[in-house]
This record gives sequence, structure tokens and C-alpha cells, in this order.
Amino acid sequence: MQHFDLAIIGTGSGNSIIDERFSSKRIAVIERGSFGGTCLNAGCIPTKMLVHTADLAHAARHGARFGLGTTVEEVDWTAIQERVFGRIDPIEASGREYRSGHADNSNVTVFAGTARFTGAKELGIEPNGGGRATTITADEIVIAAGSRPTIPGIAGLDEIDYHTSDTIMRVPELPKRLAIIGGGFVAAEFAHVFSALGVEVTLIARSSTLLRGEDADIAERFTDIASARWDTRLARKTVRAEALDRGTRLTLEGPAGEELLDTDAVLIAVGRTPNTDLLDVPAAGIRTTSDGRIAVDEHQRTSIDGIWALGDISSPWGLKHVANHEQRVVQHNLLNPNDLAVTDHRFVPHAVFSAPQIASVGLTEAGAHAAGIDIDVAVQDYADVAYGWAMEDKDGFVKLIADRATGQLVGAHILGAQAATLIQPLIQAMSLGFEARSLARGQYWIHPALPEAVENALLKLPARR
Ligand SMILES: Cc1cc2nc3c(=O)[nH]c(=O)nc-3n(C[C@H](O)[C@H](O)[C@H](O)COP(=O)(O)OP(=O)(O)OC[C@H]3O[C@@H](n4cnc5c(N)ncnc54)[C@H](O)[C@@H]3O)c2cc1C
Ligand SMILES: NC(=O)c1ccc[n+]([C@@H]2O[C@H](COP(=O)([O-])OP(=O)(O)OC[C@H]3O[C@@H](n4cnc5c(N)ncnc54)[C@H](O)[C@@H]3O)[C@@H](O)[C@H]2O)c1
Repeated sequence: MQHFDLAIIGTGSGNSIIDERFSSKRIAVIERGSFGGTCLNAGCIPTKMLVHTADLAHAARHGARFGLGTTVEEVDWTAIQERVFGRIDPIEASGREYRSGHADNSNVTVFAGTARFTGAKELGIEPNGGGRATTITADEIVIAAGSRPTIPGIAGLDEIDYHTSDTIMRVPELPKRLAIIGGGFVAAEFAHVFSALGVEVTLIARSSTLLRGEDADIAERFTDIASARWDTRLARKTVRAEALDRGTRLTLEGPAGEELLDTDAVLIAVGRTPNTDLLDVPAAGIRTTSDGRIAVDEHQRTSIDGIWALGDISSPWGLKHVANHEQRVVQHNLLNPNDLAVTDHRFVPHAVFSAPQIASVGLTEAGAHAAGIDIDVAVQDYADVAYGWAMEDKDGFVKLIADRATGQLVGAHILGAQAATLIQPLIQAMSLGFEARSLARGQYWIHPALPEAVENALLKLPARR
């Protein structure tokens, strides 16, 4: 049985732990899928490359507003895929090659297979493609095994060829019609991507609002815009799926009773399930949360000494920048056992890269009330700042929520063009403890740039009494 100083399960953020400071340690890296994990291969990176393409197509379709006779004359799906995967796939291959064969990694053994705990510090590894399992032991283990798309219990689903975010970007041809089940991040982003490329999109959501985790004003505005752009079926339950000679029929139940929806392709986008179950963590005695994640403390330690976890398998956020932050904490703690670092989850931002974009950090208005905070709220429309006029914007707005007692922001929410970029000074203010109005007046804001929407929202908060 091979013994290692450190075993890392999963090569998403887990892979970034290893650097020259670990060169004296014998390290095992175990990966069952694509090297580099979800973000690189099937998540953030390919989706945003497609979103950029979709943004260009969407803008071209709306040129008339600016006196331009632009149209989308051709959508060459093969060329679009080649741009995206022609860049990503070589990065995956070179990442695997670097860890497996480069002199920098002579202390690292890469196993292509599925790890499963067989004891506290013991892992069985089933090689991809079958063959005899290997058992290894390690003094320290980092679980960075991520999550996978959740598949809901819909009658007949097993009998149709449905897609998830893992497969939809690699379909050989664009479908004419696409039904998306779910109303969250993945649904909002892929609805934009595929509709901008000319696919007829139907969004099927259980709740009466899309993106219902967002501040209510943001979710409501987004739902209105989405309903105008896509065939949006809200408050619908998908109860059955059946294969037709060509395509699929979905049976929905909603306020008006039963509906039948025929489509060429189905995308399931109802959340993600942590990969804890693949690892048989009870065999190691590792504690899990009620929703199946691995429980960790503020140092990313699991309940078993010497076993750490990070990213989607333990984090409730499911975001790459959180997985990366936790990876840096675990890396530090492996190197400095007597000076442990603590994760900072105070102000975790997120963005939804749809059209319009959404970005958010901190509490929603309802969340601030629920937390008993006495708040001021300020809203600034893009339409009332100069660059908003230039863009003919009608939908975008910045919403700020400040603690009346301290003058500090407790939440910031933006819907509109470049929301994910515009929100950064607000994340900075919250993280570094700047008072909201001093953020507005303590610096120049470039005129007539879009951040003036943020500046004006800050100035709408009352001066501190
Ligand atoms: C479509 C989509 C778009 C996204 N867009 C964004 C975005 O724009 N911004 C953002 O912040 N986040 C985004 N995310 C979320 C982001 O991708 C994840 O939060 C992040 O990749 C999690 O990293 P991780 O290292 O925890 O897990 P992963 O990157 O999933 O890595 C885990 C690895 O472990 C491997 N593995 C699992 N079980 C085992 C086992 N038993 N043995 C061996 N190997 C195993 C898996 O094959 C995988 O490669 C998106 C996700 C999706 C699905
Ligand atoms: N831009 C980004 O940062 C980004 C983009 C994509 C994905 N992600 C990450 O990936 C995760 C997964 O995305 P997602 O959109 O799949 O999940 P999500 O949690 O964002 O949304 C899931 C949606 O599915 C609905 N739902 C849940 N169970 C259902 C069921 N049985 N039937 C019908 N609807 C159901 C929920 O009400 C919700 O609307 C996100 O939560 C996020 O962490 C991030």
C-alpha cells in the first residue's frame, strides 16, 4: 500500500494547493473527471465565453435603437464551440500533463479514478475505465471533490436524452427549441446564451419569481424582463417527460391545470448536489451537514484531525471565488499548523451573467429587516445617469442598503449592463469597512461613466445624523 504525506481529492480549486513549498512532501492527486474541475471545463469559463458571444448577438439584434441596421446573419455553432473548447481543452490537457509528468511535480502521483474512504486516513481508488482498485494512505487529506447537477425525480426523465450544464455546451447542433427546467443561475445564463443564438427557449420554474434568492426588487425586475423575452412558465411543476419520435414532451402542472410542452432538447438546471456520497465519508467518520455537505470549521478542518475540505463539497455558496479563497486558507494551514488562518465569508458576492446581468453582495432588504437592522435604502436607475442615456437603458438600477446606525452598507444589488464590474467598489467598501457616503465623496468618479450610477446611489443615502 502506497503512503503519502498529503492526498488531494479533486483538481478544481484543490489542484492549486500544490506549489514549490510542498516539494518535500509526497503528494497524491486523485481526479475522476476532467483535470481542472467544473469551473474550467463545464462551469464559469465556458459559460462566460458563450455569454460574451451571446451579448454580441443580442446587441446586434437591438441595433435599431441606435440607428443601426444590424442583424445576426449567421450563427456558426461549430465555430463558437471551437473558440471556447479550442482554448479550454488544451488547458485541461496541459494541466494534467504538468502534474503527471513535469519535473516540478516529481513528488506528485496523479491517479485518474474515483476515491472512496475505506478508513480514517485510507482511500480506495477505482481507476477510470475499470481495473483493480488501488488503496493508499495519507497523513493529511484535502477533500475538494465539488458538486454535480441535481437530477429531479420527474417521471420518465430516465427515458429521455436530457442535458445538464455538463453536456449542453457540447451538443453537436443547436436545437430549434430548448426547454429549461429551473429558475436559478444556470437557467438564467443558458436562457440568454441559447436565445441570443436563435434557439426558442422555454423557462419552466417552480416558483412565481425567477432568481428568487436575489433581493425581491431585483428578482421581480428580472422576471418581468425574462417573461418578455422568453416563453416563461412560472409556478409550474414538471411532472412527466416522454420521448416523441422527434424530441420530448413535458407535462407541466400549474395554476391553469395541466399543460403539454413539446421541445427538441431539455436542460435540467435545478441546483447542484455535493459529491459527498461518492466518497463514503462515514467510513472515515467525517461529519456532514443536513444538506449533504462536509461540515468544516473556520479553518476548513473537518471533524477528523488532518482531513480538510474546501469548495462546493463543503461550502453553501457554490462559487469559484469562494472555493479559491478556501483553497488559499487550506494551503496556508497545511504549511503553518501552528498559525491557522480563518476563512472570511463576511461579504461573499455573486453575479448572474444573463441579460441583464445581476450582481449582489450582502443582505437583501428582506434579509436586513429579518436581521433586525434599522436600514436606509437608496435606488438609482441607470436611465438617470449620462452613460445610461447613451445606452438607452430602461431596466438597470443600483439598490443599496445601509445600516442607519453606522452608515455602512449591509447590502448592494445591481441589475443591468456590467453589474458584475460595477459592484466591485461596493464589495470593497463593505469588506474594508468604509462608510457609504465617504466612499461617494472621498474619491473622483469618472464622468460620464456608468459607475456614476453607483456614486449617485451612495449620495442618495442620508448623511449621518
Ligand atoms: C454552468 C456553471 C457555471 C458557473 N459559473 C460560475 C461563475 O460564473 N462564477 C462562479 O464563481 N462560479 C460559477 N460556477 C460554480 C463553480 O464552477 C464552482 O463553485 C467551482 O468550480 C467549485 O470548485 P471546487 O474545486 O469546489 O469543485 P470542482 O471544480 O467541481 O472540482 C471537483 C473535482 O473533483 C472531482 N471528483 C469528485 N468526486 C471525486 C472522487 N470521489 N474521486 C476523485 N475525484 C473526484 C470532480 O471530477 C471534479 O473535477 C458555475 C458552475 C456551473 C455548473
Ligand atoms: N454566475 C455564477 O456564479 C454561476 C453560474 C451558474 C452556476 N453557478 C453555481 O451553480 C449552482 C447551480 O446553479 P443552478 O441554477 O442549477 O441552481 P440554483 O440553486 O441557482 O437554482 C435552482 C433552481 O431550481 C429550482 N428547483 C429546485 N428543485 C427543483 C425541482 N425539483 N423542480 C423544478 N425546479 C427546481 C429552484 O427553485 C431554483 O430556481 C448555483 O447555485 C451557483 O452556486 C454560479
